[in-house]
Amino acid sequence: MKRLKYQVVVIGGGSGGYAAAAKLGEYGIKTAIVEKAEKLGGLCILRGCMPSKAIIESANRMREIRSAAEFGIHVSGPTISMNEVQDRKERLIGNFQEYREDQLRNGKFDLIRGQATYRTGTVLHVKGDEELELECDYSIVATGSVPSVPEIDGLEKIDYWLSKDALDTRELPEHLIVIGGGAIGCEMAHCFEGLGSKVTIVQRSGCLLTDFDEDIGDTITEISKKRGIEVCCNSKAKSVREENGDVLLEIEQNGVTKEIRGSHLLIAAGRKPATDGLCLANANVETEKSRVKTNFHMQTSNNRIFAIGDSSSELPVVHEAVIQGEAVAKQIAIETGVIDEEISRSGISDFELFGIFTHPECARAGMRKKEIEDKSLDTQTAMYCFSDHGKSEILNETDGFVKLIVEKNSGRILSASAVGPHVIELIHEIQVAIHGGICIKDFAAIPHYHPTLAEIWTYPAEELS
Ligand SMILES: Cc1cc2nc3c(=O)[nH]c(=O)nc-3n(C[C@H](O)[C@H](O)[C@H](O)COP(=O)(O)OP(=O)(O)OC[C@H]3O[C@@H](n4cnc5c(N)ncnc54)[C@H](O)[C@@H]3O)c2cc1C
Ligand SMILES: NC(=O)c1ccc[n+]([C@@H]2O[C@H](COP(=O)([O-])OP(=O)(O)OC[C@H]3O[C@@H](n4cnc5c(N)ncnc54)[C@H](O)[C@@H]3O)[C@@H](O)[C@H]2O)c1
Repeated sequence: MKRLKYQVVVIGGGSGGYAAAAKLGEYGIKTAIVEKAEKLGGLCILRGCMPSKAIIESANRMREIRSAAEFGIHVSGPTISMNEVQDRKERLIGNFQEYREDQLRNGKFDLIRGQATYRTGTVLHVKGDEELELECDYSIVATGSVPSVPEIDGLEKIDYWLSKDALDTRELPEHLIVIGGGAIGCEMAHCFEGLGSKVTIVQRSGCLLTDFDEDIGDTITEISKKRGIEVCCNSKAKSVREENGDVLLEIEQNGVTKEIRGSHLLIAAGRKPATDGLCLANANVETEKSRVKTNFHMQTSNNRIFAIGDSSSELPVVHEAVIQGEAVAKQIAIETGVIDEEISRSGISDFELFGIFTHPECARAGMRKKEIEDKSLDTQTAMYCFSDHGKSEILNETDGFVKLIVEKNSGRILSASAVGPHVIELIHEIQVAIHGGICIKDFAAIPHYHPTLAEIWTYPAEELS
């Protein structure tokens, strides 16, 4: 069997793996990426962020056309062609994928196609067109995640969708039942509601989007209901069966059993790190519920092996995977003496950024509520509703609010969260302020143009300064 030697082997050529290998290549460190998928590009481009946002954009346009009468424009019967929605999505994804494929094939690193498995901490076996053994000083696990499918009686006997199927459909479901009210569940529910489907969300918790503060979760739950989405919280899916082409889902809601009939079922009950089959134990790498355990420097229990992105991250989103990939590359460059710097890494968790592309959107930046509580910080909070905001009224987008939390004496901005129009764009203003260490008084003094959505931040900021 051919044996090749590298300084670093990166397992997985998605957003995180590519970012790490590209940086390692720039540093002149001999690196290989091993990628097992037939199609190059990773989750974000092929089955995640980009296809979902392309289709969500069609849903948003449909929603705008439906509400055109509010603006004095009368449109009769807009119709939707799912074939054309999909053709547009595939055109876009094709371009992104081609670009990434070129970056992977022509980067300053080797691309090896095949499935990697650890033999030891420094030897990997690759099963592809040819079998290889790779010897390496360091390796990076960047293998991403896979859907987690809950145990529901009868599920294995019916055709159900995972997010990739929902993103590829050329048929508009008449009634889509979504199990899970997290990131994927909410985005897909709002997307299909916008496109014209009836939608029901079955969510285990008391509100949707539990990764946000409760006030955001409660508000998006209310808005979803107002939009006509049926939301069943505190609900456990018990069994499912097919009848005359319909899906019949039995749920238990607050101790009461009820049945929901729909045309399609989407499982969006979370994702789990893709670490099965890597044989991490052979490399003395510890995992917890398939997540690779890492320290603050993304180092695993074997200090020559790192893990980044969805395989290890608490916040499985793209920018985290990229930041982590680049940070690990830099750390290896320092450890191998390629660059002469102290190893340091600012607390990425202090600057968390998360956005959900529902309609309206949800976003947060800065510390989570739990982190603020754990640090026993003395805080002050102020919020402002879009219903009292001129530009929102002009846009006819008055649902939701923005909220700022600051430290009492210093005025340090700790966190911002929002649900409302274009808040994923708007949250970046606070992200910049947090990163730049701008205190609330200085932030409130920054002129904002009128009338804009962005000026909504000035109201809670003034109250807190
Ligand atoms: C529907 C959906 C929508 C999303 N929307 C957003 C969004 O709007 N914004 C956002 O920030 N995030 C979003 N995400 C999350 C985002 O896509 C992921 O966090 C990100 O793509 C993870 O990147 P990664 O590099 O960790 O993993 P991936 O991109 O999954 O890459 C892992 C790669 O490793 C390869 N691999 C796995 N095992 C092996 C092995 N043993 N040998 C060789 N290769 C292997 C896989 O084939 C894969 O190509 C979304 C996710 C989904 C599912
Ligand atoms: N805009 C974005 O950044 C974006 C968009 C989509 C996905 N993602 C990423 O993808 C990951 C996976 O998304 P997801 O929505 O699958 O997971 P999630 O963890 O965000 O949400 C899953 C939800 O399903 C619920 N659930 C689990 N089992 C259930 C059951 N049996 N019955 C009813 N409800 C159940 C959970 O309570 C949870 O609220 C997210 O962590 C996120 O980081 C990000």
